Amino acid sequence: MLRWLTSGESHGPALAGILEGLPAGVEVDSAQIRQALARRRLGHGRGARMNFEQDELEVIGGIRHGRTQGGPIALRIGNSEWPRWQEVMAADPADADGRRYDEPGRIPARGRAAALTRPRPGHADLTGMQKYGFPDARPVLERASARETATRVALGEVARAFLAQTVGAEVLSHVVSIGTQAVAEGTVPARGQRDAVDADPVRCADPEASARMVAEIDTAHGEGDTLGGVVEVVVHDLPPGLGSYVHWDRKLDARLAAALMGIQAIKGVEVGDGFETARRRGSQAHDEIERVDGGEGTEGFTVRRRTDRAGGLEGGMTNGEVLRVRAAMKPISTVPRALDTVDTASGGAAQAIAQRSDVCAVPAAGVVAEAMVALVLADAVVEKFGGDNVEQVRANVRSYLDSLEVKVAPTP
Ligand SMILES: Cc1cc2nc3c(=O)[nH]c(=O)nc-3n(C[C@H](O)[C@H](O)[C@H](O)COP(=O)(O)O)c2cc1C
Ligand SMILES: C=C(O[C@@H]1CC(C(=O)O)=C[C@@H](OP(=O)(O)O)[C@H]1O)C(=O)O
Repeated sequence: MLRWLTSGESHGPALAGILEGLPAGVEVDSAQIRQALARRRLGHGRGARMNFEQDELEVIGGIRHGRTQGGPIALRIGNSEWPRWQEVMAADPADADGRRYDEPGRIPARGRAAALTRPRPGHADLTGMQKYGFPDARPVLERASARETATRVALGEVARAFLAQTVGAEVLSHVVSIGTQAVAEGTVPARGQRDAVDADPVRCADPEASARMVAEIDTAHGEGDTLGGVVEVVVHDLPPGLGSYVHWDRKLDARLAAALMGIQAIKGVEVGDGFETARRRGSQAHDEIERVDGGEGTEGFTVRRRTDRAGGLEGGMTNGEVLRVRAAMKPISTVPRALDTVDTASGGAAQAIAQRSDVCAVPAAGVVAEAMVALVLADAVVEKFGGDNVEQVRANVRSYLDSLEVKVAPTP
């Protein structure tokens, strides 16, 4: 079983992540993980913080000379802005002179150390304050913040390397819609198109739609507003049979949905054609199966599905087709044209906190979604094929695929 955990606050000294359960011998190094972290900063519409802050990656366990060792992998992602935040986010109660940070007169009325008492509708602020009994939204937003997703992307990069080196799968993502603008129906990037998608300003595979998305972001920005959208994760070359149809909690579609819903601001998940399929008749909804090897008889033959409406998942298992899962992101809740709220300190009507924010983080959410999908798929590969090193996993994958009487050729 693969387990992973993240720790750290948005403006703390660093984020930390641990990934446990991967076999030894996965080739991955810091440069590759740094590149993954840089991809998460991509996208027209992100806020100022993406420009001045650096992700300072340090691998502190589990990888030696560019290969995983079988033990837990531990990463630290230092926050280059820490010197400006160390008073506000200090772990210890007092400074070097023994003065307490919360002593009367020390908490300023303004600035970054001031108590945040104007909770943002749509963010975790108000309910987090109620739940933990905080008089200040600071500790809530520090941990609810999507800054934490940097750790997921770093851990997800190790999972991606494992998938590539064992089953040969490639995980990529693209933006399907931002606000009211969407790609042409049927847009699905082919294997090898990840860099081309990343080169687009909104990580969109349809250049014409991309231009409309950029324009919509600029308009929303000019009007002090924010936008959401939909991303799709596409995985090429997965073997059939990952996941399970026998237990609800081992179904791969359920695990992918939970992982995607666990990303900040994701409010809907769709598998394959999902909601569109619900509007179709059965005769138009499923992926018909045909034999492709031209032979006859029952001895070892190959089939394929004529379409991939199911997004590569049937019965909670991969079916050997291209896997497609979508995630819908709500608009950013720190709306510059601030929303109405109540000041929890005074009880009076107020405008919600709105100092700075992303206008649209949908392209970045796609990179985070890739990481979550990679982690879930790596877990499913470990579960099905076992093995303590990459060579053993590969041998198990080969022997399973060789044993299949009916082989699957992916949809062309
Ligand atoms: C990549 C990414 C960047 C985000 N940037 C912001 C932001 O700048 N401002 C903001 O208010 N919310 C941002 N969010 C969303 C909030 O973190 C999220 O809405 C909040 O934690 C409440 O959780 P919920 O939306 O899942 O209910 C971002 C989310 C992601 C995935
Ligand atoms: C820092 C990141 O994203 C942050 C996620 C976020 C939120 O509320 O989720 C709010 C913003 O932070 P701040 O309020 O400090 O400007 C984003 O910049 C990051 O993705 O690395």
